[in-house]
Amino acid sequence: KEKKIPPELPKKLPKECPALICDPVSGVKYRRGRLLGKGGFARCYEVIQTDTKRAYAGKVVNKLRISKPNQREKMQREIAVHCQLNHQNIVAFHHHFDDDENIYIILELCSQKSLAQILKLRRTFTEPEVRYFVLQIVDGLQYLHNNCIIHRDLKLGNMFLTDNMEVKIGDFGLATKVEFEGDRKKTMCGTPNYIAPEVLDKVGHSFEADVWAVGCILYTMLVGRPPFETESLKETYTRIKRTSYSLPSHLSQSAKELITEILTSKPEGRPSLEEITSHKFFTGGFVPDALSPSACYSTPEFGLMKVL
Ligand SMILES: CC[C@@H]1C(=O)N(C)c2cnc(-c3ccc[nH]3)nc2N1C1CCCC1
Repeated sequence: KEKKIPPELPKKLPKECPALICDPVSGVKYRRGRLLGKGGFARCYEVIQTDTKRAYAGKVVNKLRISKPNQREKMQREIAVHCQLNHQNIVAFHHHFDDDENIYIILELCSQKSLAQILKLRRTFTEPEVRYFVLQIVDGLQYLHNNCIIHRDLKLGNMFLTDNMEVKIGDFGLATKVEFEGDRKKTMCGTPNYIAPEVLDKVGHSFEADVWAVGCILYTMLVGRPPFETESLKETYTRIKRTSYSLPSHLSQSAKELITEILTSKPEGRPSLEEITSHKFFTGGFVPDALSPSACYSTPEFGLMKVL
């Protein structure tokens, strides 16, 4: 029996998906708009549903790019987890389908992009803005944890912002479902940005790994850089295991306290999400109930709003 020769990978993968994307099953059509960027194996576009005229963010993955079984399983897991979610601080999952060439995931369009891009423009956020953003992130995360889902890759680049500055947690590529009480995950394929000590030590991790990431997000928003960033990944991992990071003196006392409580190496020593939102950092300071899109570019003057 002659050896099956794998199909020759075409020298060049077709760059673009069709200008008109059709779901062969439902018949729903989307017009491909501007390229939003690349995310993992996906090329992402703004897409317009032809019948409703509604705009979405479409992730298009060429099937030849995820030829290995574990890549395909990862994609399937991302879809399986994300498609069941429904919360105002979780990116809405609109539709998914595939044709001969591609897999298509149609998601909520977040036209202010992500908190990572905004922080780059702003360098740091004010404490009221951090309270405003982090309370929404914790709301969305509480929903995930209540549904036994660990996100495992919480970072500013996965915190998407709609045009009215609402935060939506996205990218469930590393997410996993906790199957039973005490289920501790031992492995993870992919390296999260804000990786917790217990994940590095492979001693089993669970929801507390997401809480660690919230602490890193809080620090990064206030300080303007991640707590354990160094020039080498190895050095960064050493610092994470030792929880060695600096707390700039300009931070408020309550901010320093909360960061210190969260960035503790023992998972069981970290506060719950409930304890985080009832910490003095949140209860003892002004929380705007809305934020102007101008905050994407310049520091807001809350003083006036408080008076108004
Ligand atoms: C579609 C992938 C990803 C994403 O998951 N969402 C929800 C998203 C929403 N709006 C946007 C968006 C609207 C306007 C600019 N970007 N982008 C999103 N992204 C970006 C695209 C490129 C890398 C990650």
